[in-house]
Amino acid sequence: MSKPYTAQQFSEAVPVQASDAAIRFEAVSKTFPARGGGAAVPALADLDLAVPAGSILGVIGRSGAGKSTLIRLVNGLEKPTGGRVVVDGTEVSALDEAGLRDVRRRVGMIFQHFNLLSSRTAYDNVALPLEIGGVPQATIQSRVGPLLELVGLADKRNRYPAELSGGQKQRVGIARALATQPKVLLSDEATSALDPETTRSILDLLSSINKELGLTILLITHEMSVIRAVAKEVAVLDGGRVVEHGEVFDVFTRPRHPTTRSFLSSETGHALPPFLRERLRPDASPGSETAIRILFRGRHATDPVVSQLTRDFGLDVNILSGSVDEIAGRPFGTLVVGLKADAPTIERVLSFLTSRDLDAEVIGHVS
Ligand SMILES: Nc1ncnc2c1ncn2[C@@H]1O[C@H](COP(=O)(O)OP(=O)(O)OP(=O)(O)O)[C@@H](O)[C@H]1O
Repeated sequence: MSKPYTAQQFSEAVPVQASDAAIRFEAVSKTFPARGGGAAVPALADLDLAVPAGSILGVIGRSGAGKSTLIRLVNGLEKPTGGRVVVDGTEVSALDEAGLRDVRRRVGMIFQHFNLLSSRTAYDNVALPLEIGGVPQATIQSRVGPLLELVGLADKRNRYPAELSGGQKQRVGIARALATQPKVLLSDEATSALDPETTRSILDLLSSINKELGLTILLITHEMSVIRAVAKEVAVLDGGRVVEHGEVFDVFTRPRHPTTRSFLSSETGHALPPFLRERLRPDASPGSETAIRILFRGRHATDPVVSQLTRDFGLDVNILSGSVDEIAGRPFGTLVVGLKADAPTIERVLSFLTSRDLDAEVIGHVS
C-alpha cells in the first residue's frame, strides 16, 4: 500500500522560498494581431501582478477580460507582446521550446472540462505526464498511488473517466496536475462545470493542497463565491487591466471599483433585499426616513451601534435590513437603518459612526 503524499516529499523536489513571488507579471501586455481585416485585439495592457509563493490568488473578470490569456502566459502557451512573466525565478516569456518544457513541469494546470483521456483509467491519466517526461515506471508507481490517495480516489484507480462523476474527474485532473511535482498550480474555471456541493469539495481540496504542500495556486473564475471560499488575495481584471487587488476580506468589505462592486452585488450584504430596493427613493419626502447603510468589519462586527444611536441621539432606529456574515474567517455585518431626523442630525450620526471606524453612507429615503 502506497503512503500518502507528504509536504516533505513535495518540497524535496521543489524547494519553496516563502518570501518570493512565485509568479510575477511585470508591465505585461498582450495584443492579438488583426485577422481578416479586423482590428488588433488588446487582451492585456501594462499589467503588474505578483502571486506570493505558497498563496492562493484568485483572478476574477467578466468574459473577455483577459483571464485565460493571463493564465496561458504563465505556462508559455502565449507570449507577451510587452513586459515579462517570471515564474519561480525563470522569465518564461524569454524561453525557447526546451526551456518551456522544463517550466511546464513546474507548473500544473486544471481545466473547466477536466481534459482527461477517455481511453485511459484514472491511474493512467495521472501517470501520463510522467510517461511523457520519460520518468521510470518504478517512480511513476511510487508517485501515482499516493496522489490518488491525496485526492480521495484510491479506490477508483482502475475506473475510466466515463465511470466517474464530474467532481471525481476533477480530482483526477488535480492529481495529474500534481504528478510532475509542480511549484505552481493554475486553475482555469476548474469548478465552473460542477454543482455547488461538488464545487465546495474541490475548493476544499485545493485549500488543503495549498496548505499541506505549500503549492502556489493562481485561480481564474467569474464567480466571487469561488474567490471567497478559497483565495487569500483577489485581483479584479477588467478590459485587460487589474482594476483592484488586495486581501479577500478588504476587497469584499470595501470594494472600490464599480466592476468589483457589481461582482459583489449578489455576495455579502452589498445587495439590498428587493422589498427595500423598491421602497428606496433618492429624495426625502414629508415623513420619510433617511436610510443609512452601516458596514461592520472585523472587530467592530458586533458593536452595539443601534442602542448607542438610540441613547446618544435620542432617535428611534428602524432596522430595514441586516446580515452578519464571515469572509476569509473574519466577521462582516451589514445593517440598513431608517432614521427620522433632520439633515444636521444625520450628519452627526454619520460622523459618530465613522469615528467608531464603521463605514456608513446614506443610500436614500424610505416613506
Ligand atoms: N488567440 C486569439 N486571437 C485573437 N484574439 C484573442 C485570442 N485569444 C483571446 N483573444 C481575445 O482577447 C480578449 C481576452 O480573451 P480571454 O480569453 O483572455 O478572456 P477571458 O477573460 O478568459 O474570457 P472568458 O471568461 O470568456 O474565457 C478577448 O477579446 C478575446 O476575444
